[in-house]
Amino acid sequence: MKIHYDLIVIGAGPAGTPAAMTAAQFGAKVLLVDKRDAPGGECLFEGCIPSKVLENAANNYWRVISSKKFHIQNTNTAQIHWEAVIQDKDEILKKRSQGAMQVIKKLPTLDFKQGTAKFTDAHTLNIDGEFFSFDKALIATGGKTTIPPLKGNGVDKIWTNKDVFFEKELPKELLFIGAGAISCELTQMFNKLGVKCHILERSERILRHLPSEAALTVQNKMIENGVTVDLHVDLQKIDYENDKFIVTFMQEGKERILECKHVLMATGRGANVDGLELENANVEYNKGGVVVNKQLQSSQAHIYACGDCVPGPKFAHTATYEAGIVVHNMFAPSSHFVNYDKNSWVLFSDPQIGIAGINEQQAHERGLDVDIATYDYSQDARSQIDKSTEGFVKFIIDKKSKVIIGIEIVSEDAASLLGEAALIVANEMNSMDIMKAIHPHPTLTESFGKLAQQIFFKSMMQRNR
Ligand SMILES: Cc1cc2nc3c(=O)[nH]c(=O)nc-3n(C[C@H](O)[C@H](O)[C@H](O)COP(=O)(O)OP(=O)(O)OC[C@H]3O[C@@H](n4cnc5c(N)ncnc54)[C@H](O)[C@@H]3O)c2cc1C
Ligand SMILES: NC(=O)c1ccc[n+]([C@@H]2O[C@H](COP(=O)([O-])OP(=O)(O)OC[C@H]3O[C@@H](n4cnc5c(N)ncnc54)[C@H](O)[C@@H]3O)[C@@H](O)[C@H]2O)c1
Repeated sequence: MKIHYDLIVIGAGPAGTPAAMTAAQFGAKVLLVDKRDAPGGECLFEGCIPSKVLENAANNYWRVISSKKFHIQNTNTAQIHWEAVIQDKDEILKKRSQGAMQVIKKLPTLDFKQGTAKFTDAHTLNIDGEFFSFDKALIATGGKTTIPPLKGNGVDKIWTNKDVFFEKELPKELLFIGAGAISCELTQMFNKLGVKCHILERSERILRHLPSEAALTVQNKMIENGVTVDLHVDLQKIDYENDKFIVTFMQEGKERILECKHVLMATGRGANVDGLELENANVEYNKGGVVVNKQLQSSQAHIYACGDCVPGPKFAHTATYEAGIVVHNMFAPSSHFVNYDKNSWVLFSDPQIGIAGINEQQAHERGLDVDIATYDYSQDARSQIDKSTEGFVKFIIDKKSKVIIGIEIVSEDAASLLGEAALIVANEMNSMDIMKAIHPHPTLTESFGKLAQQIFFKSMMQRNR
């Protein structure tokens, strides 16, 4: 016998969980199913949250040991109790997951079930041998690490984000393969804790998806702080012998070999649709994940997909934004379409990088006619007080309409500053709109007002010429 639901959501991450909750609040009878026994997804258990808990601990440790610049003495005796930090992380994960479960339990039409779902036809799912029918379904099964095809007996033993947050002991040395978002955040974190870090990246610089000025600021800081960065690397094989990895790669036509106790692979993430048996439901998919239209409907109009299992930006908040669109399109009369041009995100590197809207690189790639205006934090009062003067705020301005279509921030505190940037971009503001706000002194947010003034006065002078 099949149990019937209005909606079945597969995957309880930042995409699936809010979608299921909102649909239940609309009055729909919903089943939320996940392989894990608790909601949260990869973001909570192996991604955003564990990485930021550990990074926060490392940053606090680093602040203490590098506080000599504020004339604080005897800072070199500080120690970090890593096992306790890992315990803190586990408690936060548990608390957040239990909190989400409590919300689920309070919603009378929402059920949670642990199990692995696969389609048997376009209206039926098999969850660990039990059958469930649905009017609508949402595939929110997230992403997975892409491991390049490599030779060697060590490939199966390398760490990914599924391993690194569970190690109770700090490694002494760590070799990162790939210098994208995951590696750059983790390298700087481990480096601050005294772990000897080495990065192997195949491109000409780290963070190749990010604008070069921002990426190179982080790359220079990394190198300055003792991380070894090898670029233009063509990885050949990874062997494991005598408790050590032996990594062979080509660089500038020469073969090089490195030995390291631990290796972490972060060479990009793909969509996870493994084992869903989408063929049985006639749902189209390819390397990028489930094929969806701008309303996030799959090739079967009643089956939607969102989050990391579809092409597009791979962030927790973007997954939740997409979930809102899906539920709206399922239960409200009008249609909503995804648009990533106002997306924002923060890389928790040192300094942090925050991007709202379209960055300079994307603007040029799209052939947009834009003006660029930059405020340098070296001249900023708050930055000088904090002795943290590297970085900048950059506005990407549509030449014709004067609307700020993108903002890049490189700063020790880009995460906090990005909220204002996201609002400016989302509301299609121009410099006059920003000047209406009286920014408090001395704070980093003054940079928005000062940059807006700079743009405004420049345009006045050009007009008066
Ligand atoms: C190390 C790391 C750090 C990150 N840091 C950030 C950050 O700081 N900020 C940010 O915005 N993003 C960050 N991300 C990205 C973020 O984690 C993802 O974008 C986000 O988790 C995507 O959400 P999702 O709901 O699509 O998928 P997921 O969170 O992956 O959830 C998918 C769920 O589906 C379940 N599932 C899969 N298949 C099945 C099945 N057949 N049956 C039942 N259940 C199934 C899985 O168990 C999982 O719980 C980070 C990622 C990593 C790896
Ligand atoms: N703060 C955040 O929001 C945050 C943090 C971490 C991850 N994420 C999300 O997770 C996604 C995945 O992160 P990621 O770091 O795995 O991927 P990524 O796409 O950001 O970077 C992968 C890097 O690996 C390199 N690479 C690929 N194959 C290689 C090879 N064979 N040898 C050497 N280098 C190789 C690529 O050139 C690239 O620089 C990000 O795109 C982002 O969406 C977000």
